[in-house]
Amino acid sequence: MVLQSVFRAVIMGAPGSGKGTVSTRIVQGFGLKHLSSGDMLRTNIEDKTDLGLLMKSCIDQGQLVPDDIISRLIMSSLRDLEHTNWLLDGFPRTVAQAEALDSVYDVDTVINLDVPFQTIRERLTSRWVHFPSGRVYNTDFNPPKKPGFDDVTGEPLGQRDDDSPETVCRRLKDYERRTQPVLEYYRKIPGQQQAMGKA
Ligand SMILES: Nc1nc2c(ncn2[C@@H]2O[C@H](COP(=O)(O)OP(=O)(O)O)[C@@H](O)[C@H]2O)c(=O)[nH]1
Ligand SMILES: Nc1ncnc2c1ncn2[C@@H]1O[C@H](COP(=O)(O)OP(=O)(O)O)[C@@H](O)[C@H]1O
Repeated sequence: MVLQSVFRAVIMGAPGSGKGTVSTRIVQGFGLKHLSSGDMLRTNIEDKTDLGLLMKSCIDQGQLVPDDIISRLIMSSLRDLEHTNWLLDGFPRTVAQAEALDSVYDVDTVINLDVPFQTIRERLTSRWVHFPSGRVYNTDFNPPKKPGFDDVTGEPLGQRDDDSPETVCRRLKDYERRTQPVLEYYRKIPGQQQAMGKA
């Protein structure tokens, strides 16, 4: 019997650095399952689940949701993917979340997208999203074929409540304070593969 090992990766970067865009390309090329914590939370909001209703104002204001809540959500999704190669996008975002992940899974590779904050601010004002699918567009970088409408379904696109300039500012501060230490955490793990990209 041949035992095949499972490949597990994490993609990190500030809000708007391109995690979702790059993940979509990676998973198509390498056959990984893409799990986005932000998409999962937004689906809960859309479906008006207890979790979604509880977390909506926190997310709209650009605050991180509590570690135990997001860790439980992600861990329960990963439990169904025991034999699947996966790429986690948006989790972990704090050292406590990284420790929770680490206590159950060995992460093979951490990809970090390093994008200047001024570039991010510009990108987020022109980000448009197809909410049901999570497909992301940009009026400059990858515009939809028909302005304002999703390429696949033809449905209207929208902008995220948390992409307003004030909220982006808060999210970037939180990123520096709470998420950048996660990069340091991974750098200290022996044997950890890291890919750092300036985008
Ligand atoms: N100019 C430019 N825009 C990009 C690039 N990658 C992503 N974007 C756009 O930047 C915005 C944020 O990207 P997204 O993948 O949603 O970032 P995330 O918040 O890190 O998941 C979207 O509007 C993307 O279309 C890039 O390499 N160059
Ligand atoms: N791992 C996480 N820990 C805490 N909050 C999270 C996490 N992932 C997503 N969120 C919440 O969902 C929001 C949107 O996340 P996401 O779609 O990943 O944003 P972005 O891609 O712009 O960084 C975050 O601002 C935060 O409120």
